[in-house]
Amino acid sequence: MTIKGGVASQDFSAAIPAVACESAGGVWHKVCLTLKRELGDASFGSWIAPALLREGPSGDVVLVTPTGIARDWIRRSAWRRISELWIAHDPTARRIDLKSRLEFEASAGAYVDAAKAEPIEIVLPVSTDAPSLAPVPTGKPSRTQGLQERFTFETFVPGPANEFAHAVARRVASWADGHFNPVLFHGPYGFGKTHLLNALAWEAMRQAPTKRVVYLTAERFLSTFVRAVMDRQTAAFKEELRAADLLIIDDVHFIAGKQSTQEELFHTLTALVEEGRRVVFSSDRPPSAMTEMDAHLRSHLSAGLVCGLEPADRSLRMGILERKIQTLSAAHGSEPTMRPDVLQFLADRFTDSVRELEGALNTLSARAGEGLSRLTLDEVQAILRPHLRAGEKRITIDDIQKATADHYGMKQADLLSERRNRAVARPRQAAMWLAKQLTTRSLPDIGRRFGGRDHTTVLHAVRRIEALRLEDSALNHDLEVLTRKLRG
Ligand SMILES: Nc1ncnc2c1ncn2[C@@H]1O[C@H](COP(=O)(O)OP(=O)(O)OP(=O)(O)O)[C@@H](O)[C@H]1O
Repeated sequence: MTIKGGVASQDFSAAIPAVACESAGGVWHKVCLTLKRELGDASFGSWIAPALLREGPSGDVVLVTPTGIARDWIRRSAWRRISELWIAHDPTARRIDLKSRLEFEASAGAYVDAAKAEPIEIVLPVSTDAPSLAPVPTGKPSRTQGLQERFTFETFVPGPANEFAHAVARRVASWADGHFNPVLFHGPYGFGKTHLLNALAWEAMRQAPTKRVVYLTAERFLSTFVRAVMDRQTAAFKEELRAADLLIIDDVHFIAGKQSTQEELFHTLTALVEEGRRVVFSSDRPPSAMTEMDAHLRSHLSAGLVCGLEPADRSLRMGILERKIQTLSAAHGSEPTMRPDVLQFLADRFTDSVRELEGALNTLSARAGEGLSRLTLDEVQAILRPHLRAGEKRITIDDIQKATADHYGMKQADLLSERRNRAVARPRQAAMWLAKQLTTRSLPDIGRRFGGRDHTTVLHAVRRIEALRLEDSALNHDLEVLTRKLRG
């Protein structure tokens, strides 16, 4: 079981007082494990898994169901049990409420930009059932299929940095001739690849509701494949994928170096392309730079169209800010503007990724609510100061790995390796903890940069270090020294 999104990432929304994202996600994780066992896969998958957990400014939590029918089912059949389990697992005794999406949207003004917050996504634990990628037979997929409703072409702001990629994505989504197949979008973290792929999937389904569109992250491809091998269900796995009219795989670089998964993807890709079905990938670098990727697969990834997204330039950052302010103001009923000097400050200061820019805006919105448009530059800087201090030196995960390896007299590669002995594992956990504290990277991002580890591993490391440093003064000292060194 994994928890994705706002949980425990050190994004800016995590700075709102009394919002203990990590802990809310952790509690929900535990509740779901028990519920799934008690309700069974079918009921759990139909009613509980598609619901999202959202967090309010004072730490209250709402379980939001996609429909009123789902809300009523949960209220009737599972709510008492959910409440019991929540109380049993939540040490801070936060209040949990249940709402349908429409109800929630009507009252979401008080929330930490809840409509924009990264959802907490529960991916179910490995089950003994036949593996299923649950391709989209027709129409709209459910949340569990990994698509995010807010990532559409309507909410995607085009600019010089992504214009070509945007045009290509629209063309693929219109099922126009498949001359370039596969299409691979690449670009740095946090500049809209997942957004673009989601938008493409939604639009392709809207334009051709009877076609099968399958969207999945490379991580999910890998885990489903591994499960299929364990369960001797690889034929079913292949069949499901090869029945797709459009297969979309996000973050394909993730499987680099994973031999059997690469082979499987290679066969899937060639089979689909031969049959004239469309395949789309995203990755954090062009195929030529995927040095650990199998050469065959790499060459097939480049065989169609390789299309880069650049980091957003200033005008695009301004455009994105304006669009997001409009959405926020619609939720708050406030003026859809901010002062020009504030906009300029945000666009100039938060350049590392659009995710970071959004995080800063979400923090301001959560603090100011309908007063967002009236915030002065001084007020904005005061609200964002804690993050600015950490961000000023732009500490990267690479910096953290180098400093940690140096401090403990080891190689950076050791931190990324599979080695599990304590002499390596503890510094690795410390480095993950530092990455969480000193960067705005999400847990999956951190995991990816530590040798492609799962974000639950990072979460475990962060919790372990939090607990250990209370009793281990040498470790605590190491962390302080490293923090000072990295902050400069
Ligand atoms: N051009 C854009 N218009 C509107 N929103 C954008 C744009 N580019 C990025 N964003 C927003 O920035 C956030 C990060 O984007 P996204 O998750 O798509 O990045 P990514 O490139 O896939 O990063 P990663 O590789 O880390 O997953 C999202 O909330 C997305 O909506």
